Amino acid sequence: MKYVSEVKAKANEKENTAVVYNTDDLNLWYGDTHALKNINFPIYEKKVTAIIGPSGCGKSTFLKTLNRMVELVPSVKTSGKISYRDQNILDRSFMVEDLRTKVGMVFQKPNPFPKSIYDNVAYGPRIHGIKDKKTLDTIVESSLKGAAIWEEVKDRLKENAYGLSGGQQQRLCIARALAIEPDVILMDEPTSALDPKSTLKVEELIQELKKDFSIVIVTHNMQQAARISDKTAFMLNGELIEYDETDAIFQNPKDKRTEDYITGRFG
Ligand SMILES: Nc1ncnc2c1ncn2[C@@H]1O[C@H](COP(=O)(O)OP(=O)(O)OP(=O)(O)O)[C@@H](O)[C@H]1O
Repeated sequence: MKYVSEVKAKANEKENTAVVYNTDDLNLWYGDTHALKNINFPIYEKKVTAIIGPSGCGKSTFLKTLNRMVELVPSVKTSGKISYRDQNILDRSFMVEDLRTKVGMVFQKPNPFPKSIYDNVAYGPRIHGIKDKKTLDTIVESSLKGAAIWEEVKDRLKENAYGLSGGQQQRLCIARALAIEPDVILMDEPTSALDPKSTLKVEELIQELKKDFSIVIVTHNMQQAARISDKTAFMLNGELIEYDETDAIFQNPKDKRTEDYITGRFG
């Protein structure tokens, strides 16, 4: 028996080291501003990866390159590679639509659509061609359950999402991201506009979600990164200074600049 459990543990270990994204000498410029400089690090499957660093260091830019949203800025130029599941997403021939069904995004400020709670969650599946009412009902219920908000909204699904509290709106936005059954969820400071109670709920939710999804989270809150992430990347002035297990970054940083940042000496 012991042997079996050891083999299983090894298999899990192997599974958990699958790489979803890999960046290879990634550079990005906004006009003359060199915002990302030779970034190299992997994003692992079913782990929470936190991106930390002072304001303007390139955290959001990095996150937005992972779903190619950054291209919406006309002056952007990139070099290097970002592999998503072994396909270079910066390659001209790569269809960005392929990423839209695989990568969900949650923003700093909850941004529900001015529609009912139900229609917010059903929006993505409808765009992807699902019309059957029963199928949509099932997706809406399971997504709201997945985002730990079902009990609070199940009797008011037809009400406008703007009637929800900020914390509820953010969980609704997470449900909206889950409804497309993504592979990865990108979160850009998802709790910075929330009160401590709602923050805690979203943090607990992230811990649940990582059983099924790979999560990348940008956060200014170092305690949050330490609490909820498995891996941490510390950026400064567009460079990746250190990337490691979260415990190693916070307890035994190798670079003096990481130590100075996490101990609050700057930033
Ligand atoms: N649309 C843009 N056009 C030009 N420069 C930009 C644009 N967006 C970001 N930058 C610049 O790129 C650099 C990185 O910005 P980014 O927003 O990625 O940093 P950040 O670490 O996410 O900051 P914050 O924590 O304040 O959100 C900064 O110098 C910023 O001024």
